Formats: sequence, C-alpha cells, structure tokens
Amino acid sequence: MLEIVLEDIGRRFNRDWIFRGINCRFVQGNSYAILGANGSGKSTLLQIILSSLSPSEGQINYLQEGRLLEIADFFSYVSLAAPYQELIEEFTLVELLEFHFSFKRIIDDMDLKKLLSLLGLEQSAHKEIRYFSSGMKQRTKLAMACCAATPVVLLDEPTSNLDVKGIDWYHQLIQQFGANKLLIICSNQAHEYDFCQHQLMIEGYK
Ligand SMILES: Nc1ncnc2c1ncn2[C@@H]1O[C@H](COP(=O)(O)OP(=O)(O)OP(=O)(O)O)[C@@H](O)[C@H]1O
Repeated sequence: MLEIVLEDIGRRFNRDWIFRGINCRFVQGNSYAILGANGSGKSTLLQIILSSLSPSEGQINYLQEGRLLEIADFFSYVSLAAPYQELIEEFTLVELLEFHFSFKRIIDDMDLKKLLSLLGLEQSAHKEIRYFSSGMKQRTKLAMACCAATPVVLLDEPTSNLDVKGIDWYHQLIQQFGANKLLIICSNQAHEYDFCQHQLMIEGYK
C-alpha cells in the first residue's frame, strides 16, 4: 500500500504565498479531489505531490508498505494526465502507446489492441498525434495514465476538451481502472470528482 504524507506544505512564488500549512495523508485505495477556483494553486500542489516542484516549506514523504521511498524512486509509482503535459506529436498513436508502455508497465489483462478499442480509436491507430483533435489527445492521456500499472494516478482537469460522450467514457475508465489506486484529481467541475471520497479545498490554506 502506497501513502503520500504532506506535512505543513507551503509554496510561494517570489513573495506571494499560494498556500501554506497543508497537512494531508493520501492513502492507496482512496480518491481525493483538490478543489479551488482558477489560480488558487491546485496544479501547483499537484506538481509538488508529483515531486516535480519542491515545496517552499514543509515536507512530503512517500511510503510503500510503511517504508520510506526515495523521491527519485517515486516516479515509477505514479502516472499523470494533465493539460500541460505534452504528447510526442510526430508519433502515431501506436508508436506513442508502445513508447509509453516501454517504461511504464501496462496493467494486467491489457494490451495494445485492447487499449485501442478502449480508446475507440482503432481507425486512428496509425495516425500521427499532431493530427488528433484535442478530445482524442485527452482520451489518450487519460488511458495512458489509468492503464499504467502504477498505484498512484494524478489527474489535472481530466475532462478538459471532452464532449458529453467523452465525459461518460472518463467515468467508465475510472470505474474500471480506478479501484485500488490512489487517485488525486484537481478540478473545479463537479462531474470530474463527484465520486471522490475526500476533498481538499485549497482556499482553506491561504
Ligand atoms: N512558475 C510560476 N511563477 C510564478 N507564479 C506562478 C508559477 N506557477 C504558478 N504561479 C501562480 O500560482 C498561482 C496558482 O496557480 P495554479 O496553476 O496552481 O492554479 P490552479 O488552481 O491550478 O488554476 P486553474 O484552475 O486555472 O488551472 C497562480 O496565481 C499562478 O499565477
């Protein structure tokens, strides 16, 4: 079981504190929503949890079965889907999926063929990503994050660019693959996180 523990986490840019004093324990098997208005600091906190940004104060610990993980090792335990994440535009969909799952193991009982069918993008298997619509790219990001065999999945604005059908597809994806994971979702749209058991309101930490 993987746990992420935040102790008195604060982050500032220059002189401006974005948030301070966040204490939180994220436990595998649970889902958490990080909520707040535009610019409140949700993505900043997610980057800290991902360990791609360091906190200005406080400490973050990653525990696997109660044992402290090295920060560098945490990367193999986590997947991310976010609007600011770039896909390799020159790759075809198949090339991108093969590349991605060459360094992140795919979940059991899943393979490339099943993944293309899950995405509903069999017709675009050999199309280059640069010709994908924004919704097709978003589905691809979500499927890559949720179908990697990592215990932690971080999603930032998961339904951005998705239409109504895409939002239903997202809910099914979470239902099918989200159980037993530690799911953290940054959002300000209820349909993206209404199934989460826990909520963290970032505005409470100003
Ligand atoms: N690298 C940076 N340098 C300076 N300020 C930054 C930097 N990154 C973020 N900020 C500021 O931190 C604040 C929080 O930004 P963040 O992107 O975390 O908000 P958010 O809650 O995710 O917003 P949104 O809902 O619009 O995605 C904003 O005021 C933003 O301008």
